[in-house]
Amino acid sequence: MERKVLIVNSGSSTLKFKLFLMPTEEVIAQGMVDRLGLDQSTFTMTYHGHQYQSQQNIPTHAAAVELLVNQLEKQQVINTITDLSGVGHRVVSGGPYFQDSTVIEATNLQQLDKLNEFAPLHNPAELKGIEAFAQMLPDVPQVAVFDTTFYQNLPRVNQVYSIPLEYEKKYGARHYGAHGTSHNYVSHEAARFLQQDYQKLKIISMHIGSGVSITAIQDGQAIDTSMGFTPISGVTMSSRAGDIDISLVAFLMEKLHLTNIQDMIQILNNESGLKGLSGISPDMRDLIAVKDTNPRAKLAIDVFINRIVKYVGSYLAEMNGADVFIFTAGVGENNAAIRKAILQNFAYLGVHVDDQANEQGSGERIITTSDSAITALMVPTNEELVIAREFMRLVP
Ligand SMILES: Nc1ncnc2c1ncn2[C@@H]1O[C@H](COP(=O)(O)OP(=O)(O)O)[C@@H](O)[C@H]1O
Ligand SMILES: CC(=O)OP(=O)(O)O
Ligand SMILES: [Mg+2]
Repeated sequence: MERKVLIVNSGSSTLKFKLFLMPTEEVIAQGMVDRLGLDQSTFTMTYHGHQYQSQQNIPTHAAAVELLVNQLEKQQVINTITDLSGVGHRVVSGGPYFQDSTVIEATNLQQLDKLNEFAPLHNPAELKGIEAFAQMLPDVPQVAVFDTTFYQNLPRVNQVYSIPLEYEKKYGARHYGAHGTSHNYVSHEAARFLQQDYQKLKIISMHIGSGVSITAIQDGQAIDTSMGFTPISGVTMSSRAGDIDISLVAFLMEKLHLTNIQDMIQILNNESGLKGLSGISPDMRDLIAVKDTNPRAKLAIDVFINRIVKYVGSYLAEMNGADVFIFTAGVGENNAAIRKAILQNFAYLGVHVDDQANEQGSGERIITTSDSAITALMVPTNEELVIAREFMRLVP
């Protein structure tokens, strides 16, 4: 029986969606709300060869979900919301409670509700989306697919922080990672594209969007990743600080007269990264537009690239080399100059960019020369497809 399954992927600056006809995996409609929470948010949807676009302020993920449902009905992609046979949700953190994707029921909704601290920019919005659909479609199955699932089997040394070990068992204080659904998809896709055995490849996957994370994959397993207990850690992101000296937290709280630690975390999550460094915008496109005349925009981009290079370097050390580099997500898929700036740092290892393929090619492709010591690819991510497949596995 054919089923219409809607997949909702809430990112920190976007809400992406795909409406699939399953099991054929035909995409009936797809689109996104871009610049969510910024001025001039856009809603774009392509369906049956048409494109619909509108521009308005879309301040929250809840407003984005409402707009999505309204437009699916209004543009007659579906007759009514009850045409849907299921909804699949991306949820960033499963924390200590969810090791694998799950059908959402009242009991696990309660557990999901306890995970906001594990991904403060994502889980609360994703939960709102789940609740909105549960209200609209109380009898339709909903599934949650967690970014953290891909990291369940990190080597023990990379699961723990160097803090009293008992905090892990007592409080779930450990390394969870994020973007796992994306890294899982693009790494398998790269192995398929290269006709290589996934189990035998050493892969460094760079998901460079609003959130940015680097993942090392060896023997068919994620072995390390730059996001940590929450998606705040690792490299510089749109509005997240990435790794910092934690003594700065106490120091700055005193200087800023903050008494509530959540206010400091808010600064590190929402006011830092590209936004904080540039003083202009968290959106990479806005910075690229002014980088030649604005030194702060240039500094922000230079730091952004530098932190990615450092993580890639550490994973090269950890795996004793790599066979494949992957670029994906908003910046990784769309910006050849940033890909090149990253890759040039590995020229000493024999990595050579193929400028023509990098700059002019389209879609999934190799962007290094045939004699490059490491093969770099651009692979468009497709978290929604993974989630749709997980829906079918859990609700056959
Ligand atoms: N052509 C482009 N050049 C540079 N950056 C881009 C381009 N297109 C999109 N981006 C950036 O990608 C980021 C959004 O990434 P994306 O993966 O779509 O979002 P999210 O992290 O919300 O899932 C934004 O910072 C945006 O500026
Ligand atoms: C975890 C994360 O940062 O996700 P996104 O890049 O989609 O905001
Ligand atoms: Mg994303």
